[in-house]
Amino acid sequence: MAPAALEKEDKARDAAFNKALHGNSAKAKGGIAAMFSKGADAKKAAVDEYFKHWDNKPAENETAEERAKRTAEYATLTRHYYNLATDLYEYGWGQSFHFCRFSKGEPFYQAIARHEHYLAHTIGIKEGMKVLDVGCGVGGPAREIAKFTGCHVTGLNNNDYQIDRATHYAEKEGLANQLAFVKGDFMQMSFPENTFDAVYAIEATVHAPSLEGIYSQIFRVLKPGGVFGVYEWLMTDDYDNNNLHHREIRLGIEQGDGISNMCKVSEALDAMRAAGFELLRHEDLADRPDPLPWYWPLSGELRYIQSVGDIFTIVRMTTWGRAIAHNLAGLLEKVGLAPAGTKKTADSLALAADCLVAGGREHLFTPMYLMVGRKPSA
Ligand SMILES: CC(C)=CCC[C@@H](C)[C@H]1CC[C@H]2C3=C(CC[C@]12C)[C@@]1(C)CC[C@H](O)C[C@@H]1CC3
Repeated sequence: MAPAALEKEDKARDAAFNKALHGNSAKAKGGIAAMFSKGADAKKAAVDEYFKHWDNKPAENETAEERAKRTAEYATLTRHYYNLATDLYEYGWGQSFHFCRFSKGEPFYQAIARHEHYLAHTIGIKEGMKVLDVGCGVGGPAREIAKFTGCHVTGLNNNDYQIDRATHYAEKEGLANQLAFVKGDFMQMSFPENTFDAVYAIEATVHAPSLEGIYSQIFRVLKPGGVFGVYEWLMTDDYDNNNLHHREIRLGIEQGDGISNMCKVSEALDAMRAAGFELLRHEDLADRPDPLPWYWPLSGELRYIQSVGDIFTIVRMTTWGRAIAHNLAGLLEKVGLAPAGTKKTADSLALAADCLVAGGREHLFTPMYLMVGRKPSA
């Protein structure tokens, strides 16, 4: 399988940076263990590179030029974001980097897996199919979907560390024959056209500089008659960019989640059609009348905890669980046990968490706008 088109020098540069920053931590047991074994200089470079896009750029002064500049640099912005955030994600959330719907009595990780099964079922993934996962993170969803359906999944990602971790987990779980993880920029995929039977993307294409651009790439590599399904991060049509409060929420989500420019629902639907897809279905799953909202783990509402086993998982995500962990990280950073920038990154994630909750509560943002499109047969 040909990896996506990245220049040779870019690949070598990224690999060298990955080695300098992460060393062998891709094989560490968990996010915490991995967090403490980073190269200090490379970590500082990643922090500087990422936060230069956001520091001292408040929402009230935001300009279209600034958004355009961030968008033009989406590839390095996203790569450095995940260099900084991956270990924290694993520590706080697990290996499937997405939200989900929750039902009564359903444990956290079961709900996460159900969200993945739902997408696989909706787009008709079957045993033996060749499937592409666009922006596969550390491979949590790909492993689950491979086990659930018996298909083969190729995971595409532009972050070397996440690829190393995804490969490590696949081997550990004995799934290496059903999974392949390849490095590449999803805006310039070099898979031949008509390669995959189905394509899915779970909360990943929001990192693209243009939804039409990324959906067009997906359209090209999908076989005629093949189906693409996506859970998209979008601002709802209630979002008003001239409203400062709305803008602060959007900017907080973008900064804390490595996103250069988030779109509205109407723009995403136009992008699917412009890419050539026959739109089979679209729905904001956050609007379903579920008993628990999708953002509850970050909101600190412990009354929503559904199983004893979840207490330990959820406590880390609450406002005070985050405050304890992030202040401890700050302390360890001061005494030189944690690399510089650990607290700054954690605090930026905490800002994202607050803005995600506010965006969900105020119906300004959704992380689960489901769109299903078919590539016409001829
Ligand atoms: C960035 C995109 C497109 C998807 C990732 C969605 C979620 C998995 C993350 C969004 C905000 C993240 C936070 C955490 C885990 C992963 C997210 C929920 C933490 C709970 C990790 C532990 C930290 O101490 C606090 C974080 C808050 C935000």
